[in-house]
Parts: sequence; structure tokens; C-alpha cells
Amino acid sequence: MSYQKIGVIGAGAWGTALAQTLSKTGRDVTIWSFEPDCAEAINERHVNECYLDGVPLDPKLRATSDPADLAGSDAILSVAPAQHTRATLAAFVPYIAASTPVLLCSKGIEISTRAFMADVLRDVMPDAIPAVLSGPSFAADVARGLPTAVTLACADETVGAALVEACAAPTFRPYLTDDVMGAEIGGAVKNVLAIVCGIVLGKELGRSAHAAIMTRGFAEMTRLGKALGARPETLTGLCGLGDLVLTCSSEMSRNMSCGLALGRGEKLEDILQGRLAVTEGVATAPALKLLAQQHGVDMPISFALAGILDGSISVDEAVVDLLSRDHRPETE
Ligand SMILES: NC(=O)C1=CN([C@@H]2O[C@H](COP(=O)(O)OP(=O)(O)OC[C@H]3O[C@@H](n4cnc5c(N)ncnc54)[C@H](O)[C@@H]3O)[C@@H](O)[C@H]2O)C=CC1
Ligand SMILES: O=C(CO)COP(=O)(O)O
Repeated sequence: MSYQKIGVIGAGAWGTALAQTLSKTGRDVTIWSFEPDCAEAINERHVNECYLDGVPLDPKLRATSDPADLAGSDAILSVAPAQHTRATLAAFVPYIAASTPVLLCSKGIEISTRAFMADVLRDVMPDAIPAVLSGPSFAADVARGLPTAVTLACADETVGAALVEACAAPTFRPYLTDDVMGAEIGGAVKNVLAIVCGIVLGKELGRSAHAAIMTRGFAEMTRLGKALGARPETLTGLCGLGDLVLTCSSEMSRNMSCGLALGRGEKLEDILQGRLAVTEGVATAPALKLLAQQHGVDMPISFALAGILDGSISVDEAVVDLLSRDHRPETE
């Protein structure tokens, strides 16, 4: 099994970086853009100034804003923002053959349903084969060919191995697992925790607090994973701990940058503009809170962020609340 003709849905920074990587290894790649002028720029000038400025794109990469142009794809990469994934995929239903693998590359939980991306795919395209690509990977790094390693999760081992072959490049190394749920949890939860880490640093609460949030936040991710059937080793891998470390420690992250601005006292609506418009953790935090509560999982740091974002609690109050919780063994 080999996937040569690849359709990429979403020409933001990440969709473009992935399309570029696959195109450069000789795959036949068509990328669909929500904005027609963005598709035009990729076709005519081999650039994506809207979302990945400064990176010359492979001239072989074709772009379109017509979903019909992805008909006949051997595999699809879904890279629309999490909250737009359902509506975006729906437009492709007439053109995607049954049993086509769909590699979900967005990181988040749908706010209206508390669904992860594989659940959204199952609703919209029940016959597609779900897979997840997640891990520490800034689009700007991947597009420039800097070394990157990620998790690729698929319950079907043969399809998963073929997707690894299709996506792998000399500087882009996917590791295969069958734990789709673990890969989804890692990517969604790390975005929420990165906002909190940004708040800690923006408010100058210190590097010790930052390390505590990352570590206790990882404990929250692990507890949720256990409740939802993810394997612990997935969460200690690239898509969990790996992406948590990257996103919580770099201003290249939009989630971290959003937190830094919140910590400095800026207003959320002013922050979520331009580059930070797609800060996935903002929508995922309330969805995560509801999902965790539904499963009886305690995630105090993530719940505190949901409260800060909806304005029901201030950062100062959240700090006092977190520090004054009952003492407990570290492993609980
Ligand atoms: N940028 C990165 O470094 C990485 C991003 N991701 C994930 O990839 C996903 C997409 O993020 P980026 O490409 O970075 O976003 P971006 O901020 O670069 O681009 C925004 C994207 O949203 C699309 N969009 C805007 N309104 C839309 C609508 N109503 N319907 C459909 N699409 C719409 C735009 O066309 C564009 O493709 C996110 O879930 C993100 O977490 C994952 C790994 C790395
Ligand atoms: O997922 C990412 C890196 O792995 C990108 O993170 P941000 O969305 O916070 O920029």
C-alpha cells in the first residue's frame, strides 16, 4: 500500500508546512485553501504570505479553493482549525472515497460537542479511516526543513505504516502508534497548559512555578488519558510530554504567547487577533473542563484556565485557589 496522491485540507501555517514537506519528497500534493487568494499566491508565486510568510514553496505544490479538486486522493490531511473541522470536512464528503485514510493534524476539542477530531471525522465521514499526526512541531521549523519528530497514530497498523511512509522526509520523522486517543489528548491538553505557562511567565511568577505547572499539568493529562483509555507511554512520548515541553517553553507558540499577554494584563479579545487568532487552547479549555467533569477527572490547572478565560476568576484568585488545595500524595 502506497499513498502518492495526497490532499491537504487547510492552507494555514501547518497545512502549508506539511504540504511542502510531502511535495518535496515527491508526493503529488494538492492543498485546499479556505481563502481563494491564498491558493492563487501558492500557485502563481509559490508563497503563502497569509499564513507562512518568508518560506519559498515547492513549485510542484498545487493549491485550490474547490473541494472537488481533492477527488481521487489516496490520503487526506485534515488541517483546518479544530472548531472549523466539522464544517470544513463536510464540504469534502462528495469527493472523498470510502475507506480513504484521513490524517487529523489539528489539535483541539470541539467546543459544541466535546468531541476530539477523530470523533468529528467519524460523524462526518463514517467510512474514512481516522489517523492522527501530533507532536512537537512548529510549522515554521518544519517548512524550513529543520529536524522534527512526531507521533502518527492509527488503529489500523497497515494504513498507519503507509501513512508514515507517505509523510516521512529526511528531516521529518513520524513514529507510529495505534493509540489514537492518546495522540489526541496530548495535542489538545498541551495547548491549554501552554496558555497557563504563559500566564505564569507574563505575570512574573517565576520559573519554579512554570516548572510546577508543566509537571502537575502533565499529571492532569495523564489522569484524563487513563480515564479515556489512552496508554501512558503515548503521553510520555512526542505527542504528550514532547509537545508540552515545546509549547510551554517557546514564544513561537501562539498558546504560550496568548498566556504571556494575559499574564501581562492584556484583554483576551485584543490578544486573539492576527497570528494569535487560532489559539486552540482558548476554545479547548472550556470543552476540556466539561469533558473531564463528565468523566470525573480532576484537572485543577485546566479548570482554573477555563475560569480565567470566561472571566469568572482572576489570575490572582486562581493562584490562591491552586496553592490552597488540600495536600495530597504526588502520585494521585
Ligand atoms: N502552526 C503550527 O505550528 C501548528 C499548528 N497545528 C494545528 O494545526 C491547526 C491549524 O493551525 P494553523 O495552520 O497553524 O492555523 P493558521 O493560524 O496558520 O491558519 C488559520 C487557518 O484557518 C483557516 N480558516 C479560517 N477561518 C476558517 C473557516 N471559517 N473555515 C475553515 N477554515 C478557516 C484559514 O484558512 C487558515 O488555513 C490547529 O489545530 C493547530 O493547533 C499543529 C501543529 C503545528
Ligand atoms: O502545536 C504546535 C507545536 O507543536 C503549535 O503550537 P501553537 O498552536 O501554540 O503555536
